[in-house]
Amino acid sequence: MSVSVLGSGAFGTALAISLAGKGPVTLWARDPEQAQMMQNHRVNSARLPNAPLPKAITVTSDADLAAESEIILLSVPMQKLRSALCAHSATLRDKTLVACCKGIELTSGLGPVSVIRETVPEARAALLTGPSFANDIARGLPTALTLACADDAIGRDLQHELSTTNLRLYRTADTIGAELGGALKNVMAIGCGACIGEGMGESARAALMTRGFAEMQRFALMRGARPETLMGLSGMGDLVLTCCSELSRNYRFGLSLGRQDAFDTNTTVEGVATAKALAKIAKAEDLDMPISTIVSEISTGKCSVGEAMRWLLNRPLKEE
Ligand SMILES: NC(=O)C1=CN([C@@H]2O[C@H](COP(=O)(O)OP(=O)(O)OC[C@H]3O[C@@H](n4cnc5c(N)ncnc54)[C@H](O)[C@@H]3O)[C@@H](O)[C@H]2O)C=CC1
Ligand SMILES: O=C(CO)COP(=O)(O)O
Repeated sequence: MSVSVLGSGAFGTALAISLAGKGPVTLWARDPEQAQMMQNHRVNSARLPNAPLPKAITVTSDADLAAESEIILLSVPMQKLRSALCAHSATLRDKTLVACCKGIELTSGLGPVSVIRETVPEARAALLTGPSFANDIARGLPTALTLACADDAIGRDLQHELSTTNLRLYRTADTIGAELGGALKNVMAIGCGACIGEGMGESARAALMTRGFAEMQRFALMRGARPETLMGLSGMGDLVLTCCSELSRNYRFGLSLGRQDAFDTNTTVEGVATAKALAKIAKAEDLDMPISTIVSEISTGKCSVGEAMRWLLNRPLKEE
């Protein structure tokens, strides 16, 4: 089956590079000038400068050309997914759409699969998520990801079509668990970065990761996820990677908050909007989501990292 990638950021470009080992891939960039530069110079100098584009990749800004493929990977930031889909909904209607973004939409509280279902209901919706840095994938390093699709037959086809020599895909039908694991781990990574940046130490980070995971499970199970999905690549796997590596933008953003350093506002940090969405849902539904709520506060400058950590430590003692 033919594959296109809609969105030519770091992740979309890395996926295109890996998939190009199996056949032609169309990489769509919305900016015609950027598309032309990438097509001519065979590199995405803005987002993935050290990874040459194989010949099998065609970069284009022509959305109709990209929409000729049967499988379309959607690799835009979560808060841009709806507008990107709406802009091309007519051509995407009979396609298999695989969201590659991690987050919860601020306006609706929905994850990427639900946003696909709302905006292009006729399409087949799936999700690709799990622990993976774009640079690692582009370099051909081994990576295991979760392919989530409610329809088992479509999920099996996608698992085969999108697995490559360095991308090993595991399959699940639990789209809710997979999308929430990927969304919430970014929030916990901001918290862990802030904790390390503030000088609170590794033990405090382990506590935040563990209590953060409890929060991820509580929220996801409440939304109908399966517990085993949270224990897998898209939950625990991605939590570990993102909370412990300075390659993560969410973690680095947290570090900058803790150290009171400047941070480049052009960087995609999905956890900020997701923390806000979670804090809103927690308040409206009276849910106990202390880490997500406090990460929302520190990310938006409403409280300092020191105050946040003191608030977390001074909460009433409870059973694990
Ligand atoms: N970079 C990574 O290592 C990984 C990223 N992801 C996820 O992939 C998603 C995208 O992240 P990155 O590629 O890293 O971000 P990025 O910041 O490198 O690129 C985002 C791209 O989306 C494009 N874009 C924004 N709005 C658009 C719109 N309305 N229509 C079309 N294109 C639009 C931008 O021009 C840019 O090329 C995020 O949800 C992220 O969590 C997932 C796994 C790994
Ligand atoms: O999702 C990722 C790793 O799995 C990438 O993390 P960042 O978006 O924090 O860089």
